[in-house]
Amino acid sequence: MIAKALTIAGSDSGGGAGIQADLKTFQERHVFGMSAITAVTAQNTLGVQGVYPLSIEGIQQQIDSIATDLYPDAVKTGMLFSSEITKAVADKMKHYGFKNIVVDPVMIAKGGSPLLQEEAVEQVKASLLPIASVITPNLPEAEVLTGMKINDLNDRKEAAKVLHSLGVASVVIKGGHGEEQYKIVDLLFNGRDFIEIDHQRLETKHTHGTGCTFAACVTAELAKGRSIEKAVETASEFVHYAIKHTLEIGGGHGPTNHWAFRSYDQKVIRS
Ligand SMILES: Nc1ncnc2c1ncn2[C@@H]1O[C@H](COP(=O)(O)OP(=O)(O)O)[C@@H](O)[C@H]1O
Ligand SMILES: Cc1ncc(COP(=O)(O)O)c(N)n1
Repeated sequence: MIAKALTIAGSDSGGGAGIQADLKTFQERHVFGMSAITAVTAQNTLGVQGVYPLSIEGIQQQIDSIATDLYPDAVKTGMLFSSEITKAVADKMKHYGFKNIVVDPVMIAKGGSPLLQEEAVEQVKASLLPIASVITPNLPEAEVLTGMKINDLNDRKEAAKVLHSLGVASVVIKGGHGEEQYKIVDLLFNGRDFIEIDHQRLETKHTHGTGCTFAACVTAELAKGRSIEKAVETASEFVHYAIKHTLEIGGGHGPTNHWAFRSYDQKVIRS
């Protein structure tokens, strides 16, 4: 059985984030990847030079085309840009009964450009979280979604519980933006237990697309039937190696290396 994953997200012309990062990650995890593009961004490692949202009809039609022929085993949402797009995507996912929905609540690109209009945040909470299997906010995104200030691990646990109360089955609070000097903690709350996944903090600015890659790997693992715990553990490892073996391209925040996990004969999860 070929596992199939769908990403509903923005296009990053620079290839490091968005549907480009997602499709590369799906492929690396032996999952057939498909994409419904929500917006086109003119973007590179220096920042976002332009954002061009697609029409609602165009987004809906892409999802129709996929759902009626290549029904996905898991779906990831990334950049959704506006409240209208968020609502249209959520309605289509409900209509088709998509399962294993991973919501990466993309708000701001690494260079600081907004990828989600402020008034869309409430729409994400109202229409996406109740149908999501997992949400994967970074620390700033978790603060915006919960209205909390997150300073320490206890705050992260509280924020995870608040997000869970909004209807999402599992919550991953990613730790890249944390203050810890030497390690990074990705925190998973599965509705019952907290699982902390620690990694060494790597000294690098080349972290463009890390969040997209993380959520895409979770999506690919869920598409193959892995548990949420196993999927998050694999994703955390996958991104760690993708950053560790950086490609050193571009003049700004460089992209991650999506083939690192496969190429460096990892001692960890391999399938
Ligand atoms: N400097 C770093 N060293 C090691 N891992 C990192 C680093 N920055 C981010 N990560 C990892 O990349 C993933 C994305 O984390 P984060 O940066 O918090 O999200 P986002 O990319 O959405 O802002 C997480 O698994 C996190 O542990
Ligand atoms: C089209 C698109 N989607 C998402 C991101 C977030 O990227 P990052 O993972 O670096 O925050 C991006 N920069 N561009």
